[in-house]
Amino acid sequence: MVFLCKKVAVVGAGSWGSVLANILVMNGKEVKIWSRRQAQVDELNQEHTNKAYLSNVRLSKKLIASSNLEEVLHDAELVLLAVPTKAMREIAHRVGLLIEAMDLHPIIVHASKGLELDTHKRISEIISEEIPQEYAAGIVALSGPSHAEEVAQHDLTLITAASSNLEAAKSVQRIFMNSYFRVYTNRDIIGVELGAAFKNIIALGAGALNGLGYGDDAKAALMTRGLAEIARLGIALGADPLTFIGLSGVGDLIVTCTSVHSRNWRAGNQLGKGMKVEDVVNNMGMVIEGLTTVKAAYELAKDRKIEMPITEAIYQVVYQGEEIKTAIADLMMREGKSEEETF
Ligand SMILES: NC(=O)c1ccc[n+]([C@@H]2O[C@H](COP(=O)([O-])OP(=O)(O)OC[C@H]3O[C@@H](n4cnc5c(N)ncnc54)[C@H](O)[C@@H]3O)[C@@H](O)[C@H]2O)c1
Ligand SMILES: O=P(O)(O)OC[C@H](O)CO
Repeated sequence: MVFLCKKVAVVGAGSWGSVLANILVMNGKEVKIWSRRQAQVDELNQEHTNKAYLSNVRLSKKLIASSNLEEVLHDAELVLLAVPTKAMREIAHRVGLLIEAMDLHPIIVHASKGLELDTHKRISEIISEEIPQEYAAGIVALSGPSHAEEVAQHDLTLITAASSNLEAAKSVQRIFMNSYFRVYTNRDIIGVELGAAFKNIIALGAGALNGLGYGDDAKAALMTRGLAEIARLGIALGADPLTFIGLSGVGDLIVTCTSVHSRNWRAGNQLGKGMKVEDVVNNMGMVIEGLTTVKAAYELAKDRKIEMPITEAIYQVVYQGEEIKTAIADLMMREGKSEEETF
């Protein structure tokens, strides 16, 4: 049975949370959005903009913002979590306590892309540990090639609603779909979340190649071998190999490695031009998920004895201060391999 909902709570008012909230308003939902910062709430309610995250975008007047999480969650039938991975556990915990106290029974959806640093857990695993257990199996991950800047302009976007609970995924598909935002379902939430998290690492590399002046051959090679190693670790962690040729796999890898909108690509580009990691982070003012996910992926790969040379090289650059040119030279001069032994 497909669930129809009217009231939506969006938790996280960065670029992605704001644009997804706006889609749902356009789709006829009553949407409230939570931000921890009152100045941002006031801007959203009075100016209908969110300039720090989305320049030149006007959001719907019907989108209501609040810094009171309880008020935002009131009567919510769908809760969308769209905060950076590092904030997810704390936010999910607060949401979990409130939905239990308020006796709510919403579909829980998240739109974030990363792995938790210390535990290496996926986003839906983090959330399921922090909310009442009756919701855990129905968590939906919304993921795929999608930049807030383009979706805000109603550019055509196709993404995936992934959940081990197919009915929950179908409900999310129906709630979000419109003429410019097409949603597929997928039961392989493991593969979808891992593809989403790992592509950010490869995008850092693609940006770095650009910053150093390398061309299209290098970019294509990085994306191809990057996909191979992403899939290798993903399969070891329980993903369906076919998921990596879907929207959340190669689709998101392509857009993040080629779009000037990508924060991960832009961060890599700045690193390639010689900027220091701390300066890149300070300059961006928005989340660069790949910088933390690369550490989690590197540690997972070591633990599982999975070969991930590109991830390892980017880890060495970001966390060990290795020169990017040295890392590239080392990658190029690894012993010769057979492409047939990728998996
Ligand atoms: N921007 C996109 O186009 C896009 C597209 C798809 C997925 N995503 C994913 O969505 C997630 C959110 O990204 P974004 O682009 O909206 O980020 P952003 O940097 O634009 O905004 C992050 C928001 O989270 C808030 N925040 C940060 N730390 C917080 C904390 N500790 N507690 C509460 N709130 C906190 C910030 O104030 C801000 O409102 C990321 O995982 C990202 O990979 C982004
Ligand atoms: O701007 P990025 O690099 O965080 O990427 C945003 C989305 O994940 C692209 O699909």
